[in-house]
Amino acid sequence: MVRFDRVSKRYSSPGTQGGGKEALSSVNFELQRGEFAFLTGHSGAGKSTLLKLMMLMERPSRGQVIIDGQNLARLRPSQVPFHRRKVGVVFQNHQLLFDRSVFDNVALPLQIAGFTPAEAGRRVRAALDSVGLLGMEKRNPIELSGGEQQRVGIARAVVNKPPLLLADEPTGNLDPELSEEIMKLFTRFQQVGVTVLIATHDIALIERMGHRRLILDQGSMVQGQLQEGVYG
Ligand SMILES: Nc1ncnc2c1ncn2[C@@H]1O[C@H](COP(=O)(O)OP(=O)(O)OP(=O)(O)O)[C@@H](O)[C@H]1O
Repeated sequence: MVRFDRVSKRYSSPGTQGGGKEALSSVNFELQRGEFAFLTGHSGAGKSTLLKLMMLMERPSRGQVIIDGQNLARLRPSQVPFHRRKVGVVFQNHQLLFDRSVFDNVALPLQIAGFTPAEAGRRVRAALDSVGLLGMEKRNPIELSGGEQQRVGIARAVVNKPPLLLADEPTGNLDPELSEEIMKLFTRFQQVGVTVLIATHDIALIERMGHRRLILDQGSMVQGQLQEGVYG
């Protein structure tokens, strides 16, 4: 489902010829369809950069990112929105709009994709149901607890039924009990075939969950890396 083939990323910073140091250095890994993996590493190791390359929020300096058989470097601009619909994204601060209802927050990606109101309504209710928030459509996210807000963020990420779900520190602001609940939700999506990749610092949680672990250290993948030459 996901393949990184010798991917490096160097951000261009003003004043430094050729840019600063590499945020990612020759990263090679694969995630099979339906796999669940954690991505860890120290602050600044390159976790967010790796996720951003999959969402096309950044482009690699070298190497190739292939998602669902598609080399992202070869996507035409008109195909980019279609790619983004395949990748659900959950952020730590969930980025909800507090001047809109729960329904409107979850419906946002569907409006962008041009669904009819009836189909959008059906999908929003299904997404809210999948995170245990059916019946909360009319509430404002500000009235909800931190855990519930994060569930709204997850409902929004899955409303397009993406085959790939990425999360960047999704439990960063939650206590251990709520974190575990959120992780169980991710597991349920995996059980229906979604590929899940979660960047987190929460080592205790990772150890309890026991999924595959990819580890970045200063931009290099020190666990989970496929060896050079595997791709021929
Ligand atoms: N837009 C940017 N411009 C320049 N440098 C950047 C940019 N984004 C990230 N970096 C640098 O790239 C490196 C990797 O950053 P990244 O945010 O991917 O790490 P991270 O592992 O997600 O860290 P954290 O756990 O703190 O979120 C860091 O050295 C960071 O300073």
